[in-house]
Amino acid sequence: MRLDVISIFPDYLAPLDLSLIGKARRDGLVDLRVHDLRDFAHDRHRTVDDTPYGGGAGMVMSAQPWSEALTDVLGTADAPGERPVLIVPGPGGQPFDQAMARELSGRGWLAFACGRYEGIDERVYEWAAERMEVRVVSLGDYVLNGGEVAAMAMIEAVVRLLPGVVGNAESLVEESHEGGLLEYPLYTKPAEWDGRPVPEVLLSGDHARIERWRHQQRLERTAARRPDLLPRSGALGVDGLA
Ligand SMILES: Nc1nc2cc(Br)ccc2s1
Repeated sequence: MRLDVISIFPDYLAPLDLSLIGKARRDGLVDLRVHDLRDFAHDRHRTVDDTPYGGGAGMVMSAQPWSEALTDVLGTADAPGERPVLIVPGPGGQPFDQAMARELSGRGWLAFACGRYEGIDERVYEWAAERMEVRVVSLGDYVLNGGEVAAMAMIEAVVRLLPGVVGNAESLVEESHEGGLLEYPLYTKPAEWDGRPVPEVLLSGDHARIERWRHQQRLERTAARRPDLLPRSGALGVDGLA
C-alpha cells in the first residue's frame, strides 16, 4: 500500500516511523511519503493561507498550494491513470470506523490532506473530486487543531490490517468492533491478584464453554458501553441478553 500525507507539519508524522507501522515500511509492506505543503507555496514566506471571504475568525488554507501538491502526488503514480483515495480529516466528515478501516485496507493508494487553521478552500475539494475519489472523514464529534493526528490514527487503523503487519493475524479477529461487538475482558498470570481471582471458566480448559462465556461478555460489555452497536435483529447469540 502506498500512503501519501500532505501537511504543513511533516515532522508531526514522525511517529509513523516507530513500532509496527515503521516495521511495515521497512518490510516494504507500506510506501509512506510525507509532503510539506509549503514546498508548493511560491512566495517568500511560503504562505499557505489567507483571510476568509465573507469575514469570520481565523484563516483559510489557499487552493493553489493544495492543487500543486496534489498534482505532484498524482504525477508520481506507480501506474498510468492510477489514482489514490484522497482522505481529508475533518470534524464535519463521515465517521471513521473499523468497517471503513477494513475497506480502506483493501485499497492500493491512500492520500491524506491534513488541513490546519479553519480549514481548506472549498474549491480544493471540487478540484480534487474531478481527479480522484475524495472523502472527508471524522474521528469523532470534537475539533482538533489540524488533520495530522486524525490521519495518523486512520493510518494506524488501516495499516495494521494489512497482511503481514500484525504478527498474529488471529488477534485481529477478536478485537473490539470486529464482528460488531466490543472485546471480552482479558486476564493473565497470576491466577489471583489483589484478592481478585481469574474467572473460573477461563481455567477450566473447556474451550466451548470459554467461547460461550467470552461471547456473552462481549454482548454484556457492548450493551453497557455501546448499546448502539448491539445487533438490531435481536439475534444476540446463545445466551442473549433478554
Ligand atoms: N476532528 C478534527 N478536527 C480537525 C480540525 C482541523 Br483544522 C482539521 C482536521 C480535523 S479532524
